[in-house]
Amino acid sequence: MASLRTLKFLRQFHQKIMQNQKLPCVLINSFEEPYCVNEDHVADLKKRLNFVTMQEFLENKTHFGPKIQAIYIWGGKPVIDKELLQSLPTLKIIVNSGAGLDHLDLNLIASFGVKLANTPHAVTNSTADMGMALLLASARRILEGNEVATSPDTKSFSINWMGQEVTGSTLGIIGMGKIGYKIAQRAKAFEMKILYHNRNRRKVEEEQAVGAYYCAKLDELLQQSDFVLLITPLTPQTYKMIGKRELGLMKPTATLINIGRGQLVDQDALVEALQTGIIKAAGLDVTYPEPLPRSHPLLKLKNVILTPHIGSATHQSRRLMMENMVESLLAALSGLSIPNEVNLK
Ligand SMILES: O=C(O)[C@H](O)CO
Repeated sequence: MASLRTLKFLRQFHQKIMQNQKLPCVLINSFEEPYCVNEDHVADLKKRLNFVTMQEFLENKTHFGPKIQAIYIWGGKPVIDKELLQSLPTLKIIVNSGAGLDHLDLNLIASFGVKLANTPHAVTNSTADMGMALLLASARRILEGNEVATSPDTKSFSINWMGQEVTGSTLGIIGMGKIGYKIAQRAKAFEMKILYHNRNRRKVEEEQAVGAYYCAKLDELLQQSDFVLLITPLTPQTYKMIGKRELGLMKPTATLINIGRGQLVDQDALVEALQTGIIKAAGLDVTYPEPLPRSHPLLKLKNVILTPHIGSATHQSRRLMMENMVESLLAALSGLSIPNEVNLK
């Protein structure tokens, strides 16, 4: 079901189309990606928008170039560069799935006078759930336990597959934005002690509501936490913010969870820390590159859980992302104020 807001946009937009008798062209990477969560939604969208895939565009740039008014980015594709922007003189808006903007050159987009919107709210709950899922799975060694329980050799079956108790342990959240805060709410229910490090301190009432303590110094959080969870945007300031020195500050019994971006961590230093017992374990939804080459040492470590960048991969989130993207796009093309517009100034 489309939200009421979406329906309102669709109605307004439909009237516009009726006046112009033309469907706006939207550039997408390909229809193989999950632009929509089901066929009905795709069919519905196709009635309102004229999707042009990257392949079609590249095969006939002179035909499609002057027609495309919007670009949908899903999973970082299509890549937005100067050449592409130069070939789309009527482009009005780029709508990006997800919250992270690290794959986009915001100054470049602004210099072409193009608007940008993303879907920061749609991914909050699903990504927070993912953080907790990796934390719990690492603490209780769920993947190894599954191997033991399903192994053809029942001799390895053991009820002494020991893990770490989550209740009462200390969680250090690096990045206390919307997702970080939702994680803190979940962690509170697990009676965890919550520390956080963020560029800006949260309001005291917000801290009190989840029982979170602000660590102005990252080192303090690293030294005290049993679980260090990364969910901060990737910027030049946060690039490889967790390196050899920071891993060395963590407890040897600590686990690193990364649901932000792979490049927040120096991956070589992480491999070494996991191999030599500097830290106990890691749960990683993000790496660099994605996917990792099959020979990468992280794939061979028993104390690592890897998932394929699926923080927002729930039916509910993906559908909401799609709806939010459509709303922003239709608003931009109708000259209305754009929900979730990214400030490019
Ligand atoms: O940026 C985000 O929100 C995710 O990484 C994409 O799903």
